[in-house]
Amino acid sequence: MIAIENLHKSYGKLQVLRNVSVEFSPGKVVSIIGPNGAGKTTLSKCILGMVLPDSGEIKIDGQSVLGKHAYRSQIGYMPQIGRYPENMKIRQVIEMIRDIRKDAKEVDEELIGLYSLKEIDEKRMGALSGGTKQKVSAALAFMFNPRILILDEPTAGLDPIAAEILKSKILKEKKRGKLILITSHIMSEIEEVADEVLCLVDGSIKFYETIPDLKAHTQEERLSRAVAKIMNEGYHP
Ligand SMILES: Nc1ncnc2c1ncn2[C@@H]1O[C@H](COP(=O)(O)OP(=O)(O)OP(=O)(O)O)[C@@H](O)[C@H]1O
Repeated sequence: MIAIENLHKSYGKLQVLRNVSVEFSPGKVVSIIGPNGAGKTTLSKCILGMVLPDSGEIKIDGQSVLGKHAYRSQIGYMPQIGRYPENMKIRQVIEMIRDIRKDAKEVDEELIGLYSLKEIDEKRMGALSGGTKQKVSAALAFMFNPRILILDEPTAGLDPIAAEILKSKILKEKKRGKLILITSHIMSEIEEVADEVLCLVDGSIKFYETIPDLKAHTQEERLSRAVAKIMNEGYHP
């Protein structure tokens, strides 16, 4: 579904992505992990067209997406920190996005309901807690039934119940054949929702494996220990 070939990106002298090549298939949850600054968000933003790579190729269903825009309607994005006009009410933000996406055949309001956002939709975005803002971001990401979801540390800041709701939604959409890419540092959570783990270190792929394979190769039962073993011992699966 997504094929990334020999992707390079630098910010000035800082090389952030080094020759990244990877393919993602539909119906999978892929967790992108790696130390702070490893290039996870940059890779996500390249797929989204928010960052232009210096060289390499990104294809969706065999078609290059570099420099194009229309493909973006197939991707739902939940940023690490959602930035919204402070004075807009929740209701107005949702209406605005619906208006932009008038073409969408299906509108999925499940998260709006589960997060009770209608009940507070007269509140201004600037007055919301960080977690409530995250709920709005999550609801918007899933709203137009996108084939691909890119979620950047989606549960950071959500309370445990809200996080469970989001995890269930991720698994439900996966079953419907969506490809879901999640950046996260929380290994227990990755273990709950992800099928595969892509690990970036210094902008290069350290490994890309299914969770059962990672555990088998490292002979560890817990993902956190398996990942720690690979990182600490320079082990190459
Ligand atoms: N617009 C930018 N201009 C300059 N440097 C940038 C820019 N965006 C990111 N960087 C740098 O690129 C590197 C990779 O950043 P990125 O946000 O992709 O990392 P990450 O793996 O998502 O990190 P984290 O786990 O902290 O979210 C970092 O050193 C960061 O400071």
